Amino acid sequence: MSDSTNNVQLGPVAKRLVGLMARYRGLMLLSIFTGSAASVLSLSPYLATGFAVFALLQNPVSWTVILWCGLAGMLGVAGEKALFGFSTYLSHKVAFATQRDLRLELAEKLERVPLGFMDDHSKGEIRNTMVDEIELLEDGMAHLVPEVSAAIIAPILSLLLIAVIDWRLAILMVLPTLLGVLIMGRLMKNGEGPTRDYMDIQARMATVSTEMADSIATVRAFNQEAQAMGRARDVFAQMRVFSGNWVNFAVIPGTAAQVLLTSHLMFLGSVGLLMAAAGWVEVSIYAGCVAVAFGFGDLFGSIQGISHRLMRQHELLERIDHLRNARELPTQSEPAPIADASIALEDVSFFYGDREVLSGLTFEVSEGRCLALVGPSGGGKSTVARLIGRFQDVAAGTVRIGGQDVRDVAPQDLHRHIAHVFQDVFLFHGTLADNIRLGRPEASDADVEAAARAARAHDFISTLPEGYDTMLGEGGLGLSGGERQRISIARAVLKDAPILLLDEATAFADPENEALIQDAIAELARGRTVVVIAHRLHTIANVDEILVLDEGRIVERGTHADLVAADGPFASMWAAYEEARGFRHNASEDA
Ligand SMILES: Nc1ncnc2c1ncn2[C@@H]1O[C@H](COP(=O)(O)OP(=O)(O)OP(=O)(O)O)[C@@H](O)[C@H]1O
Repeated sequence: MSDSTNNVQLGPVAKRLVGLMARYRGLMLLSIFTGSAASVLSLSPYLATGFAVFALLQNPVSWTVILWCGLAGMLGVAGEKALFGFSTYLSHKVAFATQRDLRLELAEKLERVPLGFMDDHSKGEIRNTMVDEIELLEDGMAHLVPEVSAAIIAPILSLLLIAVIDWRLAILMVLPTLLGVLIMGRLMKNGEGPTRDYMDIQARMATVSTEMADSIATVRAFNQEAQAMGRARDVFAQMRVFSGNWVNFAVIPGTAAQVLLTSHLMFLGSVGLLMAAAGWVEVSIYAGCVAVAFGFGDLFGSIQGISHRLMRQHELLERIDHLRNARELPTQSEPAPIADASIALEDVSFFYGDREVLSGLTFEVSEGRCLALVGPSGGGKSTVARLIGRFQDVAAGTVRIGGQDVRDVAPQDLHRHIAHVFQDVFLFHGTLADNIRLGRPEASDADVEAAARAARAHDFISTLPEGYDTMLGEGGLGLSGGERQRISIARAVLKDAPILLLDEATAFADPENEALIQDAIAELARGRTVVVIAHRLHTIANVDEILVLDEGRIVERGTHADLVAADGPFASMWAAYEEARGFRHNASEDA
């Protein structure tokens, strides 16, 4: 176990677990109550035996009392099992409800963190937290309450009972446990040095072994086998000496402590018997107490088990908290309304880590106008789109939508105003209709079909045997790149937002698909404010303005005709693009 886990304060971990379940306080209290009652009842066979033995040793023997003791013992066991089962049932209910709450909370959290958070954390990591780690939390939440009650209440109660009957017998009973704890405590206190030595020697053994394996050819070539073996022999010998000392230092006392911790009858049985023989304690009292002492069980073992559980829970909670406490994009308590569909960036800068990827960017797109962003790969085009949609916040400057700083607008309002058509189209597991409905969840079937028609997707959907009911995503049907793009356009059509952010696909679809996609986009863009990240320069011949971005700065701006005439960076891009297009065209004709 790591040092950090050794230093874990278990009290706060238990408190955190209980805190997570606080919403279900009523059920939890009932679970604690029934768990504790079960623990008390678990003593009933020992108590019943104790009383029965006591009664047996009286003169005259009361068989009625003995019969009642038997019956009480049996009923007690049955009651204990039933109550323990009920307590576990309740604690599981609480645990499952808390798991659902946590998963929902994390899902909502993911909607509020900046996209940069997703860049820094793998999807696997987030999946692990939301699925596996929250699942494992059940062990702590569902088992902690019943098991802590069972582990602690019964032993303490049996000790108290014996102490009330005869305190000397109680001391005899706990003496081995106290000695065991003392030895364990000393072992743990003095064990730090030897544990460090053990790790050192292990590390040296690993180094020597790896070196031997890696350098075998060199060692042989230089006839150095004897020297290499000498080093290995030394460190293996150190390990042997250490292990011998370790047996004396830790294994023998550790075993003794383990034996003592489970031997609460050791002194009570032997010394107690001598006391009874000497007449210092009544035989019937002694016999009754021995029977009750069985209820003490393995208190220390149970506490150790619970500690291990809590340590594991601590690690899980740390990872879950990392996601729960992730920084969110700040929002205003009184958000401002968005007045129109204009976009404006004023002196905007943005960094990924220490690297400035946008620097002093200023431009405006009035309502209903279309702006194209072009430029070399890595120039910052996608980052601009991310900032407009407030997937990230600017480092300096302002992004305005409808005249309002996006940081002052309610996130839902912002999302309502903007539709995205990304290159990477995510299809989730569900029907094709549901996938389109992502644009407007309440849309009717007729609306979905109309959107698919506008996105030029209806025809290919109609050829599928199950049409709009075809299952997509994991385990379902996969779609081609062009078809995915059209689903994404259909989502945007359905959303009917006044602003459209469009990241044109870099991969060339086949000519037929490309023509369909262009038609669909042209129809979608009509009447909206559009920012398009363009890779195919012929598609932006008619936009209102083109910005050429290079290394996060605007290096040129103007209409297509202006820029071609200016003979600057865009004109060079255009010439190269035309040449590549001509080449592709010829190649497809030759084929
Ligand atoms: N999540 C990220 N973490 C760190 N750096 C990033 C991240 N995303 C992008 N970058 C860097 O920021 C710069 C701008 O990237 P951006 O994706 O905005 O450029 P782009 O012009 O859209 O490129 P492309 O045309 O290739 O998509 C690039 O240098 C890129 O490597």
